Amino acid sequence: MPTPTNPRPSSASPVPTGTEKIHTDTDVGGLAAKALSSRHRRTSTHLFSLRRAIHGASLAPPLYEQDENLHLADPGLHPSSLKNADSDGGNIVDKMFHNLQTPAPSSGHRTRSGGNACSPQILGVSNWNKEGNGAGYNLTATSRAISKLAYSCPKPAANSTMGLIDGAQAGDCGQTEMKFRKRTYRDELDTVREDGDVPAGSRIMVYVRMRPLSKAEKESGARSCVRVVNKKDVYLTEFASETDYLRLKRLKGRHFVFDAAFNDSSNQQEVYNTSAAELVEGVLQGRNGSVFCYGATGAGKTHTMLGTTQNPGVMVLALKDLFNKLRQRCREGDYVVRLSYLEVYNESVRDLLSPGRPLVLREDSKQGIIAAGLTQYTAYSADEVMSLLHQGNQNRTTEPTRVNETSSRSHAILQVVVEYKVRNDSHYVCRTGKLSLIDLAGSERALATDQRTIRSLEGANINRSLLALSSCINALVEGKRHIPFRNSKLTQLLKDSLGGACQTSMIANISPSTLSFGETQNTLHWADRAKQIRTKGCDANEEIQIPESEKDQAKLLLEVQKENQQLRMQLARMQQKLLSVESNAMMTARQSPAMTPPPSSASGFVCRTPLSESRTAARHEECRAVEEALRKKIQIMEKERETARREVAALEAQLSATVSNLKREHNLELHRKDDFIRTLCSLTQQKPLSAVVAAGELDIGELPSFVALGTAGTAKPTTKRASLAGGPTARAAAARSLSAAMNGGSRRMTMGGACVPPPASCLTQASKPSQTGGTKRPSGGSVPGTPNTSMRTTRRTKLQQDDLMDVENVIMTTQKQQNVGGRRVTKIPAPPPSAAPKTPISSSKAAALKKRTFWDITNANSPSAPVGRCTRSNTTATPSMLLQPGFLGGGRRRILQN
Ligand SMILES: Nc1ncnc2c1ncn2[C@@H]1O[C@H](COP(=O)(O)OP(=O)(O)OP(=O)(O)O)[C@@H](O)[C@H]1O
Repeated sequence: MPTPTNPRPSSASPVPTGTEKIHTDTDVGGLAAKALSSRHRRTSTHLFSLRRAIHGASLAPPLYEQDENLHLADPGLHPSSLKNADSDGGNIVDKMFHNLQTPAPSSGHRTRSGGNACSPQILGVSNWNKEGNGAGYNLTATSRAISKLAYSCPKPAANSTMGLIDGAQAGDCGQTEMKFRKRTYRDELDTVREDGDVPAGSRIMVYVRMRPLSKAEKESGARSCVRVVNKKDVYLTEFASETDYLRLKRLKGRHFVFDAAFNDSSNQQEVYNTSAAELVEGVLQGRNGSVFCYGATGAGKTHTMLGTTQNPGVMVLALKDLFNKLRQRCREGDYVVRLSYLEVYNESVRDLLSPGRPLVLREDSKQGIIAAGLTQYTAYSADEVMSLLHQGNQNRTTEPTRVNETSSRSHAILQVVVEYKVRNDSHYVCRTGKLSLIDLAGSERALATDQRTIRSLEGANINRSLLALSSCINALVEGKRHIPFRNSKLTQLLKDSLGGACQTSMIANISPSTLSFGETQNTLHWADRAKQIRTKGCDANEEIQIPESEKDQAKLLLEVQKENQQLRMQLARMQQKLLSVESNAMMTARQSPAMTPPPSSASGFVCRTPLSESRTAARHEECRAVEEALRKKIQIMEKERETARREVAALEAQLSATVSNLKREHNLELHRKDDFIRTLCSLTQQKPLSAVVAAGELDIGELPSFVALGTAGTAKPTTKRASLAGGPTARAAAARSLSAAMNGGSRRMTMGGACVPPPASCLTQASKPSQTGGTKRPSGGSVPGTPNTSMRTTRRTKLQQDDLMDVENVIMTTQKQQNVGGRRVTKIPAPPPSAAPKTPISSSKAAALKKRTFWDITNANSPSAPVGRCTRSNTTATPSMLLQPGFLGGGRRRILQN
């Protein structure tokens, strides 16, 4: 059987044991000594206050004394609990309780004048003192302090549940009011009244649920010390009996009034209907709601929130109710419920639906505090939600402790976000509401669980977070500007529920067992304090944005204006872009009227915004236009290429025709020249050239063309005149040509097949050149009869004579060559035997010929004859070919040298 935390006297004893012990001198001294040596300063402070209250209460201000006397009644400061505090420092529950009772410095000398100050312990002290069961200085001092307290107690504030007043107000009390005050105080000692002035909608609704005595408690002889009357009133007494109203009346001061109180026979549905059903309705109106359970370990929190399969708790009932209402009000598919479930274990946040790494809490301007990375599951039916809830509970940390077999070692928070669409008049409204269902871990004394184990560490963390919660509640009650929500993960997560725009219900779970008297009392005080917390007015979520100050409002306004301006600019840009795209598209459409519309999706329905659709269409049109233009360009280029190809082919054909014509003409010319040369050769074989010319058998007028043919490669003049008057080079060329021609020619020199009579001018060219050649072909544009005419005529005659001589020389050389033979001699048909003997050439003439020929050859600009050409000339050579520049090459030179 567990050792009772707070050893109480038997029910027969009217005097509380704790109080009795406190007033033993030895006990007080021992406590003080222990406290002074304690590590925990708060406990020391309490004890110091306690000692001062006992030893020198008169020195302290009355109101302060009154407050300190409250600690006398604090079971948390019971010697046994103080011992606990000394041993492990985990007596945070007491600190928390102290926290709730100690007024904040900012509020001045505010103190509690309510029921706690008139606890049975104190009453017991008074009675005990009156009865003379104890004596001594300390006791007298305490008694004096209490009576002083009774007389100085101010009138409670009208709207304060706990009767908080201002110290200054107390100081103003006159003697005339003393009696009234005393009476009032005594009234307050009787009952901690509920102030009905506080509007229920703007404050936290506080409910108390008492569980039945467990089997173990009954077996251990524990009895019920809590009475719930009228479903609102809670009496805390160690020896309460349902019928003992007289005692209940006597034990006033342990009376609390809440929004509702459930006795041990109340069922889950009843609790849900009273505490949470209204919140579920609020969520469906688009508001936020929170329900959380608070209480000592094993007090029945998890039973209330979760329950069992047969007896489901608030969470399950709320979710079922939520889905029922949604189904009644919305069509299928018009709502969605998102669910997240997390726990705060040892100050780390964990996802219960997807266990993994601890989550980090972040503050979002719109959503408030959120756990980053928390999984949100979407559920469409209550069954789905139930399975998720079950899954989450499987992951929740629960461990058996001495007090509770299935003790929750963490704070669990189930958040349900409901989004749904409802028809409002003529249009639909989308509403979003959030319901938070919180099962806190139980506050516990260190001895109640295991010491120095993981459980104690968990307990310390649980208590620390609950202490932070009580600090927040204190700050909220006192209307402080700064609420220390950041002190723990739990308070951060409960920020919305406690201080936000939220409807909140708190269910304080208590155990009726006398063994848990202290915890029950603490819980009741805590709950009583929490009744004063006012939340912000909870409107629908769309209208929730309430800036805290004017400065914030101005800032918000500026931000909104800035954002608005940016959006306008963005809109203008988009419109401009759209216009340009549309104009481009129109231009493209004009250019290519056969343009096909942009392709749509397979279903024929393209889910796009009008802007993006038109932009895409315009781009498509642009691409199409560019493609079309490119295609046209390519076609044009291909056509041009074809035309050019044809032109080239035509030109080629034309050129080849011209070349073939030229070749033909050239051949004809060659034949003609060959004939001429042969004729010349045959004539000169019979008689000298001069004689031939004189006889008119040879038309010397053919010579120029003949020479031109032979000297074409050196670009010599082609006319006869140019040939004759062209200077030594032209003449030498003519001579060479003639020589070559003579080598191959055997026919009579005729033109056109007929024998051409030699012109008289040719004969007279030597004797009278000025009369023939000068008149027939005037040279150089000179005018006859001028002073230079005779000189010119003389020179021309001289030139003609030279030409004639050249021809003769060539003929002779050719003949000689034929006689000598040589490797490269072109075979010319031998002259007939009747050929006339050659005219002998004088030695001077021969020397001149040789010299001139040599001079001619060495000064000729002719390129050297190609080797291949020499070879060819052996087979296909014609006389005219011999006249080709460089044809004779070194051979001719050799001949001449010989
Ligand atoms: N109203 C009730 N009716 C019947 N049994 C109850 C009731 N409340 C609690 N119990 C029982 O009391 C025991 C402890 O309850 P529970 O686990 O809910 O306590 P707790 O406050 O959640 O404890 P802890 O903080 O350690 O988790 C359980 O066995 C539970 O069945």
